[in-house]
Amino acid sequence: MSKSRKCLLLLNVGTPDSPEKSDVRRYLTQFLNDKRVIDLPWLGRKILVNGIIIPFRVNTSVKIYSELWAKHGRILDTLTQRLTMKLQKHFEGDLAVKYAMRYGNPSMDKAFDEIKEEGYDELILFPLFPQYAMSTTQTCLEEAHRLIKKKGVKLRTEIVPSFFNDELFVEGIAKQAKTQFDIEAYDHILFSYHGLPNRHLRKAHKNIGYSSNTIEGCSCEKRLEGFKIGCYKAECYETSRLLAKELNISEKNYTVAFQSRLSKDWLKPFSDVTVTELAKQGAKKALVFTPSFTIDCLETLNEIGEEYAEEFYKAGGKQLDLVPCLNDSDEMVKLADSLLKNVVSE
Ligand SMILES: C=CC1=C(C)c2cc3[nH]c(cc4nc(cc5[nH]c(cc1n2)c(C)c5CCC(=O)O)C(CCC(=O)O)=C4C)c(C)c3C=C
Ligand SMILES: [Fe+2]
Ligand SMILES: [Fe+2]
Repeated sequence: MSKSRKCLLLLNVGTPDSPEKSDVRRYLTQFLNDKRVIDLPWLGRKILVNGIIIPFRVNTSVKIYSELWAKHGRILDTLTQRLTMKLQKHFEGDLAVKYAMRYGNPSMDKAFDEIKEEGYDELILFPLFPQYAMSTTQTCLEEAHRLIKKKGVKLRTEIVPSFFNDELFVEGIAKQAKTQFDIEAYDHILFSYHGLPNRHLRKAHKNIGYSSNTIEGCSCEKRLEGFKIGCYKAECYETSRLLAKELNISEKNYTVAFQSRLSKDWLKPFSDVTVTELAKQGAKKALVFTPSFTIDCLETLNEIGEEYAEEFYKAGGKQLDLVPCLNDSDEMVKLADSLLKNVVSE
């Protein structure tokens, strides 16, 4: 019997084609009109996104993307592509490896045209998000299934699940930090995760069947007993606990916080407020991990590495360092290899 032909498709959020206003506007329009990101009824979403958020947001986004481009170029795409090439080499002869972005280019639409044309028997979808969220993992998978149906692609699909508590994920980040930084030399460690609207958390709680669908008074940051996969907040705190254990960081020496908020009603504590408070409390050297991203991007390099570092210095801090994401490291390849072994048929 001939060997089945397999394709691994890495999925990431995406980034604009350039920092030009028209490209940033097109990217934001696709991103924020996604019902899994701004989860309002159709008309409300159109009015809020296209009439309010984008006109108010676009100039800020152009400014921050221009700063990012000047230093790092189209980094999210470059690094996701490098990881793809490295995985292609690693899996040579067993799998074809591709990547696509949920918003912008290279598009998922084009990737599925290629997948159909090349005629695989099996497709492994790998959303590059350690913790599960409706606005990342879910929307990528739903879009993949929509395109499979729309284009009439005939193959078996497998999904690489979230890996927030995977040993190799935790070890990989820890190694990344230990080889570049002397962890003990820092006054405080911050685990900064991309934020989410509180509304998304309430929805997640309802979907996974928690008795309360509110987040007020919920204890997801402590929840382990009866823990059910699917609450982003609980998964972020669990990643942090595992990292702290792996790196021997005591509870009083680290903080979990959430960045990139678009409104006040997002997950707290906010990372920018936290770095300012840490400096005011006397921390001079802070080390920041960004474990909700596998690939460095605007949100890590610019938002933390530049903006929040500035806030930290203004409040009296002296040094803020950022641990790189796994990106195309050997640790990321090891993690992908192990995650795939659990889902791919022989
Ligand atoms: C863990 C990963 C991410 C979650 C969860 C997430 C949720 C989320 N994001 C927005 C709004 C924006 N995100 C933007 C960029 C962006 N976000 C992530 C990851 C997560 N987002 C990535 C990897 C990137 C790309 C960065 C790049 O280098 O291009 C942006 C655009 C940038 C900006 O203008 O700030 C927006 C807007 C919402 C509303 C949301 C959950 C509802
Ligand atoms: Fe985002
Ligand atoms: Fe929760």
